[in-house]
Amino acid sequence: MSVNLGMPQVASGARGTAALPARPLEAGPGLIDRFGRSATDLRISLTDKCNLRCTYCMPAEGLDWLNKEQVLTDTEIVRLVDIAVNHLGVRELRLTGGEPLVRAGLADIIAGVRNNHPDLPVSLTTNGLGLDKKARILKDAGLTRINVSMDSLHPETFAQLTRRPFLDRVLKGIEEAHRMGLGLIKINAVLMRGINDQEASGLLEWAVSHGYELRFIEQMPLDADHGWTRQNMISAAEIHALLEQDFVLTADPRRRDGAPAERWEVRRRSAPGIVVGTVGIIASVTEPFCADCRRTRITAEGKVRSCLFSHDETDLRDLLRSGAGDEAVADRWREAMWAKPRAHGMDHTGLGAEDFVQPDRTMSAIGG
Ligand SMILES: Nc1nc2c(ncn2[C@@H]2O[C@H](COP(=O)(O)OP(=O)(O)OP(=O)(O)O)[C@@H](O)[C@H]2O)c(=O)[nH]1
Ligand SMILES: C[S@@+](CC[C@H](N)C(=O)[O-])C[C@H]1O[C@@H](n2cnc3c(N)ncnc32)[C@H](O)[C@@H]1O
Ligand code: SF4
Ligand code: SF4
Repeated sequence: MSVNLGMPQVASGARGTAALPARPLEAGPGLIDRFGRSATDLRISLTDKCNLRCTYCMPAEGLDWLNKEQVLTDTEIVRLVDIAVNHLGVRELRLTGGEPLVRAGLADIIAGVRNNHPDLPVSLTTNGLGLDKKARILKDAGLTRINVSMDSLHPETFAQLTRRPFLDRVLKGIEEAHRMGLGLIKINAVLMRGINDQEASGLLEWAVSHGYELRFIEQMPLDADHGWTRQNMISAAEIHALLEQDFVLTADPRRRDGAPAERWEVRRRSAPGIVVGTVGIIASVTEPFCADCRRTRITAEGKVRSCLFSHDETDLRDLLRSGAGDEAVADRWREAMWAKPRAHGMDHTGLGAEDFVQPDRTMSAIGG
């Protein structure tokens, strides 16, 4: 591409989108932004509702849920995926939330997408509640793989973190998804100081012995209670040190390809000759990966968010409902992504920097 998609020649405030130049035609049909990144990975939130109340994500009392009319219908979601794949170069779909398993039409959405796009990787990020009953139907509908969030193997700690006593149900869900062959199952865990940080090794031992890929996530400032501090967050370096007590980690030679997780091969200290699995560390705070970001997000009510930390959103739902054609919807989506901030919703990285402003929405309402 000949257009200069390097630094924008405009004043750019801390939020990074002031006085944007128009998107040049030479940018082509894809979801290109001002910094030359191309979003090929679509994440759609199916609902803002959830049956857990993880302390780093939701307030104890829940949120003011969207009403049914505000949320995209199954048909609208399937159409948006079509537009993304056919017009905008999207190559992967992630369904998330809130908790996507609470959406009644989940299997129909997956089947609708699969019918139109037989080869599109379609994955789900879920808390696993109810997965024991739904794994088969989701697999049959065409789901490719699944990530399950689970921060502790101790029932009391799990209940403290999620404010619900449902660990056994989550474990059942993971087992069933595994039995159904829902791809390589990845387990997401956020470590919280003084709560589950001493479980790092135990979680990894459990994951490698079951054949799951565990990823530790640095906590980000996206909680409803605004309780995040940089000092209190467990960093990737700390996670490494905790794991190195029992395991030897060596860099995974596979290409990262824009993935948030940096992967490591795992060997037990007691048998250092044998690779027993892989662990990922998602260091959004201390080792940001924004320069290679390939994501575009749609919220449950149909707004494009170009960055997890964006302060601007672009509505597609009303355009869809006004009878607009696919190309008009695609055009609005392209414009929204052209304005994508460089990093962390700003013109520089820095979760916890003085000029960082936490988005109004929580992680659950954005679609994590
Ligand atoms: N900074 C940042 N973090 C993200 C973004 N997307 C996801 N994350 C973090 O990465 C975690 C894991 O996301 P998942 O939905 O499990 O999937 P993934 O790691 O992106 O993708 P796969 O490895 O392909 O399954 C989330 O819980 C977030 O904490 C993003 O766009 N920006
Ligand atoms: C918002 S949830 C939505 C999907 C599903 N409910 C789940 O928990 O997997 C997606 C992911 O975001 C992560 N998450 C939520 N709040 C976070 C935060 N403040 N920092 C880092 N990750 C967070 C969760 O651990 C989960 O893996
Ligand atoms: S992280 Fe997922 S499961 Fe936990 S409260 Fe947020 S949306 Fe619900
Ligand atoms: S913070 Fe924004 S730019 Fe950085 S990786 Fe996440 S979505 Fe992409």
